[in-house]
Amino acid sequence: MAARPAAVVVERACKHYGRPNKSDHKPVLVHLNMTVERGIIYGLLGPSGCGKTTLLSCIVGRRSLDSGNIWVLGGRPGEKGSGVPGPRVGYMPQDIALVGEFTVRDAIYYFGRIYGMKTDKLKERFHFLSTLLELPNEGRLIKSLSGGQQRRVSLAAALVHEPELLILDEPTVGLDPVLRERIWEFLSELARAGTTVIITTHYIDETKQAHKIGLLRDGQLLAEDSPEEILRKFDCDTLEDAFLKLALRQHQMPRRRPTLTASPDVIPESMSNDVCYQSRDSFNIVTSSTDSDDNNFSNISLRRKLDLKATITFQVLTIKERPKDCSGRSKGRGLVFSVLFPIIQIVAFFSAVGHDPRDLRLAVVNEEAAFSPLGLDICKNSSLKPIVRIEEDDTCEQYMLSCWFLEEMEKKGLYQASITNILPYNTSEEAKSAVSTGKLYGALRFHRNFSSALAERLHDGDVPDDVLEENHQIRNFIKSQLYKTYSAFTKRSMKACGRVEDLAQMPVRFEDPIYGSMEAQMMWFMAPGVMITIIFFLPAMVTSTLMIGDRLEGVWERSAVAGVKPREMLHVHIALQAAVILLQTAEMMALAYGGYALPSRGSLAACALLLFLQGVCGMCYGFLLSIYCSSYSMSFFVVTGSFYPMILLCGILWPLEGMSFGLRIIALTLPFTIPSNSLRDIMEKGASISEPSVYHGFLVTIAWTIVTLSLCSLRLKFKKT
Ligand SMILES: Nc1ncnc2c1ncn2[C@@H]1O[C@H](COP(=O)(O)OP(=O)(O)OP(=O)(O)O)[C@@H](O)[C@H]1O
Repeated sequence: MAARPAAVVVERACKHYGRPNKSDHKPVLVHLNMTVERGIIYGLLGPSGCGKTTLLSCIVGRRSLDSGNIWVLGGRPGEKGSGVPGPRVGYMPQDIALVGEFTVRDAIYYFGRIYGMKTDKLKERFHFLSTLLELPNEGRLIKSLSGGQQRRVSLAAALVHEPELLILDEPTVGLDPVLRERIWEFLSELARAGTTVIITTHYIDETKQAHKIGLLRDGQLLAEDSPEEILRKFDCDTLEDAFLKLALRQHQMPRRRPTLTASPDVIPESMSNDVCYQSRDSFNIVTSSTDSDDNNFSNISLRRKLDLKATITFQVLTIKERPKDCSGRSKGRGLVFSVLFPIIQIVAFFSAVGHDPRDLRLAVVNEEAAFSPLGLDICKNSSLKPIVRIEEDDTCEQYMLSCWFLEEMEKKGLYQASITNILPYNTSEEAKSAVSTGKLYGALRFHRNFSSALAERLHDGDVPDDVLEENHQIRNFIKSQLYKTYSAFTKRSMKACGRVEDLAQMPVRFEDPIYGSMEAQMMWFMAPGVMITIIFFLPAMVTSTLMIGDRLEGVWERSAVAGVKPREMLHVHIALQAAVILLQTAEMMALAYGGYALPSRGSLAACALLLFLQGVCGMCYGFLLSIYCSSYSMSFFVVTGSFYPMILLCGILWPLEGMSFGLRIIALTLPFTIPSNSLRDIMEKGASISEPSVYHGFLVTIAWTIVTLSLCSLRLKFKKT
């Protein structure tokens, strides 16, 4: 082969996966040397797991070597101005790495647009590649195609912009022989026109058409030459036999040094096969032959501007369509989810929380009435007068006060709304047994001497004793209702007796509250915290799942090789998610303040701003999870695992004052504990943003946003790809 300038040079490349000194630490590339001349097809062969994909991802700049050097088109991948990753390379990864919700046309246009191609040119290339690769109908969704069809679309996406260097990781898997042949012919044509092609394949035979092949095994290049030369040197009829011979030789002589020729020479003893020596700066690779040409390539517009349209289309689609269901169908359910979930959650909260219990059933054991001449019916007697005042000696005769007590219950609405059934029982044992079997919520017992005892104690007795039931909230509720009833009842009986009404009342008076209302409901107390947790966790969940999905499907990776910077993707994602959060904030505000008349004495704009910022903070938390979690399940566990402690500690279920000092400090550092209080202060006290209790909430939200974003940047910066 006539000497040609090199398109790719790999020198003593070493790469390990896993952490040093740990059991998962293993070498994948070991002192690997490789030279790919320009305008040739280079077939990279090797068994599964030998390191082909790793080598290719280092060549396209998505992974870095532990030691050694790589030059691609005269520059180092990833270096500014090298064009790699970027438009100079066309990369077809082993995974399909296309957005399943894109049509065939969208998928190819997406990459064309990233490369900054004009629509006319894109159209022309699309039709050309459709015919060449027998692409399915342009309107079909990627996710509905067969594996082989998806592979062809993926190949078309790598070819669309006519790159200088094509890197194809198993492009012909699953394709029929005729099509495979046609693809090889096309690649040969490209090579004749000056394109360099590196291709991996499991079909060793088809690499006969390559100009040069590299046989890779256990991270070492065993041989690198033209197919004919390899057959001749190893005296074999097929490449498979040659490969077998080489593999055996490597097995017998483990300390052989990978070579640039088909005749391996012996590696020095000092260079162990599994310990890569550092050589990062020790090479002055012969790039002179490539340099002259590189100047031409550097003139190619490497100043590619982010094609916002392509990236926005991609992001809109993923936000709109994901998550998919098991069958892969989605029909915009991602957006429906984002829009409907806040509504469902707010409606669920306001409909379910804070209302008085209803339909409670109570047993009444009225021994006082039972022993009267009329029995239990005495309370229904309209002529019954429980208190008769005797003017002469200014005393009162009291009789059947239990009937009045029950009447007061009715008046208070307790009987009507909350306690729909007061069931008479003859004995307290029967009543207790009904309560303990769960038929009733409680039992009221009036002693036989209820009226006289009450009179003796100046209407200050244990009026309803033996209130039994199981549920703490309901017990408290019934208790408070009975206290209210008792208060009304004593007032009535004191009045009937000509006494001062308040005489039997508790000597403590609750004035109107300084802020809020006397009837402040549990719902109003909880609402700020609930709204904040909804707006925080929704974007956290959506962002983490979308990001992890894109990453696992390889679309980001492929877009990155095409030159889209993760930062650019992030910016577009942030902008679109922010729009969704804005919509969710508006929905929640309209429902809570409009629909459910949640009171707010302060500025609604401040409430909305705090909610919006919390949503943004939740989105950043989602980023953090997507970066640190390697799978959906892990991010799901972290989201739900952090959700409950945050909810429990943030003071919406139980006041912080009830927690120990240490726990309270922890609670205060959480992202929505202080902001929940701020929102409540705006609502209840009408506090303005200039007051510490309010702006502290804003500061905590902003601080959390900055911290999570910084952690994301740090991880992205130092993550070894
Ligand atoms: N991210 C990773 N972390 C740890 N090990 C990895 C990682 N990626 C690949 N490996 C391991 O490195 C080795 C080489 O993997 P690589 O994907 O490069 O092989 P390959 O030759 O492309 O295989 P195939 O032909 O099956 O695609 C394999 O043993 C693989 O399990």
